[in-house]
Amino acid sequence: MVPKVYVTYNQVHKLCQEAAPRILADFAPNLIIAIGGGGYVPARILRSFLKQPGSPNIPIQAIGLSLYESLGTTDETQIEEPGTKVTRTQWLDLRSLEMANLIGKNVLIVDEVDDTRTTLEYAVKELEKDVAEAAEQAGRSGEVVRFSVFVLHNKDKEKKGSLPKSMMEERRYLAARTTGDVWINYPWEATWVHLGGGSGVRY
Ligand SMILES: O=P(O)(O)OC[C@H]1O[C@H](OP(=O)(O)OP(=O)(O)O)[C@H](O)[C@@H]1O
Ligand SMILES: Nc1nc2[nH]cnc2c(=O)[nH]1
Repeated sequence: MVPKVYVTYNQVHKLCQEAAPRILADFAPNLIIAIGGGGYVPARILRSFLKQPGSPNIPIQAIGLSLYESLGTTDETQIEEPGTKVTRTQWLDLRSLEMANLIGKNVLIVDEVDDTRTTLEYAVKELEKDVAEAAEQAGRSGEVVRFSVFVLHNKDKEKKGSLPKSMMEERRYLAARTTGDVWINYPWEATWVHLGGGSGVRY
């Protein structure tokens, strides 16, 4: 049985805060791509910590990828099982004008957890392929997009997927925490929270 651990919103906030200076200094992202659904909240929190006075917020785009499925137990904190293939539920149009502006720039991919690495491998490979095509179409095939990755948690286990050697060598991969092979319950997955209670004005 895989041990379960619980992470709070406050812990997620602190992990983003802690990682932000390194992300700014080493990755200097021009765009954040959040892998949904788990990457949405960390990406949004991180954006506030990456905001520099006098500069606009770093835009966030989203891609939807799904690998894990619920086992359908009645347990309130279900452990999910990996499927065999990554399903694209949302993708980016890299031929669009704004995306063409990214050629030669830095893109930070954000997800909450790197487990078997299947999802991240898929995201990086497919994005690199699309970007190379877009650059070629724009007559700028010599230029690349520098991808980096941020996750809240990386599980220290044998990985099924892999990331580009250059990304690892150039340290363009950052995990706020490395864990054992545990099942992490994120606060946005909780369905047993008690709403209401307390006193006074509620928003
Ligand atoms: O390293 P891996 O083994 O690929 O697992 C990590 C992925 O699994 C989860 O996504 P999931 O497929 O559950 O989709 P969700 O984020 O929409 O829940 C998580 O959000 C990561 O994207
Ligand atoms: N919530 C959650 N999703 C995952 N997807 C792959 N591993 C995990 C995990 O530990 N927790």
